[in-house]
Amino acid sequence: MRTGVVVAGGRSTRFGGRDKAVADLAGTPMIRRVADRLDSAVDGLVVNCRAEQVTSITAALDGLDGVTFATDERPDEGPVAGVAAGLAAVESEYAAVVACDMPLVDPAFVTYLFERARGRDGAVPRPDEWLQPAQAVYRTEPMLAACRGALERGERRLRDAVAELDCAVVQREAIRRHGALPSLENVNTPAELDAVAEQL
Ligand SMILES: Nc1nc2c(ncn2[C@@H]2O[C@H](COP(=O)(O)OP(=O)(O)OP(=O)(O)O)[C@@H](O)[C@H]2O)c(=O)[nH]1
Ligand SMILES: [Mg+2]
Repeated sequence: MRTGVVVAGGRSTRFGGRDKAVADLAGTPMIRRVADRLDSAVDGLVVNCRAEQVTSITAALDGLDGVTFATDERPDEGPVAGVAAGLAAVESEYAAVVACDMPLVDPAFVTYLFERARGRDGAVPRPDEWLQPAQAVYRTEPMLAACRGALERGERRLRDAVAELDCAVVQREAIRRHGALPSLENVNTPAELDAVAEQL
């Protein structure tokens, strides 16, 4: 069994403060595009967000079956806390974590990440000099423990949590071979949302 975790608990400050998760992208809320694409690669979805986002995100995901919410115990603890909350609600051995602001996420690439993760703690793309841990597959238990450890140490970046794990690193060449560089694009600003709309 495979689970998808969509992380959406951020404040969208670079987007101007309105929740980018439910921002309209060519007629469809961005998180709906992410959920629909990811859903085709997994057996069930967990959405992590703040409690006050549940109503608007539920509306955005209307009609999509098998969605569970895992809300932040405390808001604004960063993406590591969001991933931890999401993974705590996952029942499968492996889960794909995808940020809500990656509307071009490619389900075939997610499936490839599940394959690369087999027997390891995960598979994380590295499109440039940095890992992209916000679109990756993790073994649920070790990543959850790594997130909790990072939080205890006051580390707020996902790559701090990932550093503890034995993950396959999917290099740029392999990402390109799968035609998946657009999959990793993330939307931080309204201009980036417009740029993504051009690629749909
Ligand atoms: N649960 C939770 N998720 C977060 C938090 N901060 C960021 N995220 C999520 O992590 C992913 C990447 O974060 P960013 O691109 O920085 O998004 P953001 O924090 O909403 O946007 P900015 O405020 O502009 O940094 C997104 O899916 C966010 O929803 C947080 O404090 N809690
Ligand atoms: Mg942020």
